[in-house]
Amino acid sequence: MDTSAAKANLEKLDRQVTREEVEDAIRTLLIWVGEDPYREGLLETPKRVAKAFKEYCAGYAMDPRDVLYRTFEDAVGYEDMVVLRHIPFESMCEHHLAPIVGNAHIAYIPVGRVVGISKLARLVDGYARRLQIQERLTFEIAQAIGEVLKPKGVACIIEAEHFCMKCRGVRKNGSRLTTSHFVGAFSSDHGLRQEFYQRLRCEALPTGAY
Ligand SMILES: Nc1nc2c(ncn2[C@@H]2O[C@H](COP(=O)(O)OP(=O)(O)OP(=O)(O)O)[C@@H](O)[C@H]2O)c(=O)[nH]1
Ligand SMILES: [Zn+2]
Repeated sequence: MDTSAAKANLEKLDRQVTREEVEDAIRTLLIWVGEDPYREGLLETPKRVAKAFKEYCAGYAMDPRDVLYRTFEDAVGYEDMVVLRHIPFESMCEHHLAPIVGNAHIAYIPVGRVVGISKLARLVDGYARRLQIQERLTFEIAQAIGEVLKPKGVACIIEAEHFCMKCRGVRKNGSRLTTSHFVGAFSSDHGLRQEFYQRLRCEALPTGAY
């Protein structure tokens, strides 16, 4: 794309898009797939879809990291791993606008303060409710915890099903993508990663608990 075209696109992005324009675009899409947007069952559809997309993409209206600033220092002395498993999320693939549905697993090793566990789940939602690829989602979650809480280490693993692979294209129903990102001690210490994996499988008690 040449510079003037790129600039024109940026200017378009800059102005406020109206709800009416979005609904018109959805009517165009309905015609494109062979539908009549003015038949009774579809009359309200553009409005519903516009509202639904605001919900799918609610993460753009916030800085997901904000939830991590409310911390507790009562846990001073707790220096072990904190693991929150199976945080379900729904996101949307930036290539096809198709759902990505899965679970995130997070661990961190606090230094001096801990965060309420619901905030970890809110953090996941804040980044998931944007157009994503799974690798970036995984990276953003782990980096945010690292930046705000400044713990000894952070680990984030995501397993998810991509509807762009399940319902279209290659149509591989049941395939799941696993991604991971490690920060601090988790990236340098193989033993810590092993312990995290063990806790995810629930096969063993935490190291030192015997
Ligand atoms: N790495 C990665 N790839 C993704 C993710 N979500 C979707 N994709 C892939 O993005 C690729 C886009 O490929 P393209 O060839 O540009 O698009 P396409 O013609 O629709 O590809 P097909 O899905 O193979 O039909 C596909 O291979 C998708 O499977 C993701 O989160 N991470
Ligand atoms: Zn996709």
